[in-house]
Amino acid sequence: MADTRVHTDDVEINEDVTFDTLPISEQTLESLKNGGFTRPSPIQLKALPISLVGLDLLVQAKAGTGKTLVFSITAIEIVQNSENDIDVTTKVLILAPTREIAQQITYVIKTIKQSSCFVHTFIGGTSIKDDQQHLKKCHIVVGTPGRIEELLRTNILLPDSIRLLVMDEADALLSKEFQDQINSIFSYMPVNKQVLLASATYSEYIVRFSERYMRDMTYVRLVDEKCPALIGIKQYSIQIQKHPIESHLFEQKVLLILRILNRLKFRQCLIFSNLRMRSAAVCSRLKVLGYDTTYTSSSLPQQKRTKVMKDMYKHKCQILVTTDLTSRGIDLDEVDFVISMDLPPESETYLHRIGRAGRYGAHGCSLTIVSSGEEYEQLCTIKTQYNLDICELDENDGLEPLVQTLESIAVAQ
Ligand SMILES: Nc1ncnc2c1ncn2[C@@H]1O[C@H](COP(=O)(O)OP(=O)(O)OP(=O)(O)O)[C@@H](O)[C@H]1O
Repeated sequence: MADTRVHTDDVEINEDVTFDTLPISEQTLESLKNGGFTRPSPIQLKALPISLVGLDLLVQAKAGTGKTLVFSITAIEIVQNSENDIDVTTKVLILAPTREIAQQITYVIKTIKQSSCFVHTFIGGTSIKDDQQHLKKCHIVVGTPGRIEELLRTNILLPDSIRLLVMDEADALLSKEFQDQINSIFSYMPVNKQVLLASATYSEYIVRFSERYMRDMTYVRLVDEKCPALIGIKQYSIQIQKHPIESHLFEQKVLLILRILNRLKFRQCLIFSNLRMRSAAVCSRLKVLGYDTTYTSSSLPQQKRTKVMKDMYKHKCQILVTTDLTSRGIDLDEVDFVISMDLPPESETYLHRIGRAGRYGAHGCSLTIVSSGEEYEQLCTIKTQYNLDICELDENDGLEPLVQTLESIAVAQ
């Protein structure tokens, strides 16, 4: 279906090119067209000619600008070019830091793959026996580090035929949290393989560190130092009075959110909190007041996590209260408002959080609620670090700009 929405310059290209001008097979071009993809985004135009010839690549571009298609098209083309193989063996391994992102990548690949190409998600909280069955016929394996490492260690996933290893949200996968699992996974990989890293953010340390894993890495980094946040997102913050009792401060933030939601019109909204208990509590409060709200976190059973995301993708639910589990990678095209109830522990997560609104160059709005003192200063540091334009609002009588921004977004879409 053709996308008639207006997109910002973050995803517009000046060149008069379509995917046809790239070295992509006829079948994949047809599938892209059927999926509504005709013109490549800037990162796709720059990265695909390099990834499709098999070079190791580090891809960096703002959130929601189409990095997933870069490695998905590359993966499908690799499978396509080896179609003469009699056995269906795994050709591509794609790693993601969360189960939700892994499931989403599989969904994207399914929308543009041929029927002869097999892809499946391998994540914790699901049956290993089922994995064993799926791996008998799976060209593209998408999974989270824990489960993939286990499948390699137990010889259920055979790595010898893997030709491409993708790390989506690579800076998260290369962080300390996953280091042991990633090192182990690399130790199983064949020497001759292509490696592709994708993320909106990389610290210079991670870039240097990643060179360990790659041969003569090529960099495609579309980063605008002057404006690393999406052009289409209008950012706001509200400072409230600090209070020595944490629960009191939390209650003040909740009351403010209730007041704000009552005044605003939005299509879908994500509310982030660093703590699961707080996300769950906010969800309950909103539900009681009649808001169409759901909640997810890594402590929920997998089936429930999958259902929550499905409800959001299908627009069955308007508000998702969540932790940073969904601050990266998640592509909910109706989200036009993101609220942060606190600042994330890592400053780059701020960019990922606000990037959930305004997918593929759409317009959106973010609001960060901070307490005076340390938390406010932390926001100032992030603002300076990324050269961000965050407009400060007064909690009592300053909500009008926020109301107007969301109204103008609704009119424009
Ligand atoms: N060439 C294109 N034409 C139209 N829409 C596109 C194109 N490429 C990607 N999209 C759409 O843009 C949205 C965002 O894409 P994607 O999730 O790949 O972004 P990303 O760069 O990986 O974001 P993040 O950094 O948040 O993970 C998706 O809904 C996708 O369908």
